[in-house]
Amino acid sequence: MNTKFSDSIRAKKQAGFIPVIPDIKCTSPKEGDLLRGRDPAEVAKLLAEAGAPALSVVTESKNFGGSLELLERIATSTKLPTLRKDFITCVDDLKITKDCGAEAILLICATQPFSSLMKLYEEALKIGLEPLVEAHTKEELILAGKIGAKLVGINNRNILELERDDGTVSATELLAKYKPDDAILISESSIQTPAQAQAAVRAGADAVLIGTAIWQAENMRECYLALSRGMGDYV
Ligand SMILES: O=P(O)(O)OC[C@@H](O)[C@@H](O)c1c[nH]c2ccccc12
Repeated sequence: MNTKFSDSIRAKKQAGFIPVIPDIKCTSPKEGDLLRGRDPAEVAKLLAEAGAPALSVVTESKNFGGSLELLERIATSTKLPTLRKDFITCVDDLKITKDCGAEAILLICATQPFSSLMKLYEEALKIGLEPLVEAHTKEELILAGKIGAKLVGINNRNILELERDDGTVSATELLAKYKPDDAILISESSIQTPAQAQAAVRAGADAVLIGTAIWQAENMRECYLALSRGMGDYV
């Protein structure tokens, strides 16, 4: 069995790096095609070799160009714990996710009522998936605490606008203090530079989740290394 998603993040942090979770995302609703002819599973491999502690794979197809096949291909071809990122609202999706080989699943506060979120959270744990609870407001972070979330994401952008808005890491800076006490905090979206990754960590994030900046970099490996060292001026 793979290492737990959260343990892998902790280990990377303890080793002195910023745990950067690459977002394997084929299309961005804001930026368009991110692959530019590349095989996303090959990119996942390259980033795993660059030291990624875990991978996130967007499986939503209509707006983000993902698929379950892609998740399965990545989860089974790397040894890294893999997070499924999608708009999950029903319990059946959890088992499908587990069967693809994922270790963790994104649950978004903004997309459903508390009762449904709570049910998904409990069912995910039952079948051995670590839930990452995503929030974008103070209220949602408080909700994440009520659920008992141990892995919490602050999305710097608004997922209900399909991330077409211009988020910045200042969302994490404003909201980090509301995260549940003992939760691992991941700052997600809109992080483009090592300085921004470092700002998220300074604000209280234990890890950052970055897609677009890595996909758009001239040299993905160098970009990844600079982000995880929190230094250099690689953009
Ligand atoms: O490409 P960015 O700005 O680095 O963002 C990555 C990730 O946070 C974003 O893709 C995301 C965050 N939450 C989501 C939920 C569904 C789909 C995608 C997402």
